[in-house]
Amino acid sequence: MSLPANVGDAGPLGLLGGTFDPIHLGHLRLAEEAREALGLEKVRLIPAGQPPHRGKPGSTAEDRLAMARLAAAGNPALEVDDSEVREPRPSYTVPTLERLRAEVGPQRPLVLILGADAFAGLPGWHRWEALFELAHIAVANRPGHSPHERRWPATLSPELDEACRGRLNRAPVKLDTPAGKVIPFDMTPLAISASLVRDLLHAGASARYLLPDSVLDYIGLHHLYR
Ligand SMILES: Nc1ncnc2c1ncn2[C@@H]1O[C@H](COP(=O)(O)OP(=O)(O)OP(=O)(O)O)[C@@H](O)[C@H]1O
Ligand SMILES: O=C(O)c1ccc[n+]([C@@H]2O[C@H](COP(=O)([O-])O)[C@@H](O)[C@H]2O)c1
Repeated sequence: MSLPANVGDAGPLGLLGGTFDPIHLGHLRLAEEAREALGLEKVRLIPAGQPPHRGKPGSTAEDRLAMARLAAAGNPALEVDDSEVREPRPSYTVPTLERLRAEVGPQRPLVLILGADAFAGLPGWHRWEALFELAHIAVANRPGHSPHERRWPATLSPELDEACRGRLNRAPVKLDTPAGKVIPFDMTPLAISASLVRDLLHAGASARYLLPDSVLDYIGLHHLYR
């Protein structure tokens, strides 16, 4: 009996978008712990070409993509998607998810992975309510923004609270539908941010052990964040 070509790749696919300016161990643990907590087949890192809700990043999209590739190297569970970097327009997530949904078909579960800070900002995103139709949304705690610290979901804005109604499922959860659940999960709290890394480098201080050595070497070689 022959199997469909994509049978080995039909498990839930995690999607982690970010400015990744630069990618750091908070991002990589977020991907790894989401993969374990939700039983994801793979996690796709999607560097934003033109992040919509912030100023111009400190490094180019090509450098941020190259650093994401270095960070993912050697981990077969991680993929890097360059589609947002190649598009000459703001990197809105809904069109990216629409393209991915067309790529993987209507059945494969897609899981958008967000830190609690990004999740809280969802109502400001372009066509944000469509996100819930296109993917599940997994939300990790983040120091300073933790759902638990803030008694989440009690403190969500009314519109986000309304959008989450009937969708909340605590991990572990069976992803038996392609989209639609909101899944808070616990990750090792890591108070690492790209701003912290940039600030340290700008000040001439060490950022070692906050990001992969390969990424730090790339930063040094290309004189980034001076
Ligand atoms: N330490 C962390 N713990 C949990 N989630 C994180 C962590 N760092 C980043 N994330 C999440 O990763 C995604 C991409 O984040 P982003 O690339 O903006 O990094 P950042 O560290 O928040 O950057 P910056 O400091 O420049 O704002 C977001 O969903 C964010 O919430
Ligand atoms: O779609 C939007 O309107 C939107 C608004 C803000 C952020 N995003 C996406 O959210 C991810 C994290 O963004 P940021 O700015 O926190 O790095 C990244 O993939 C962005 O493209 C998306």
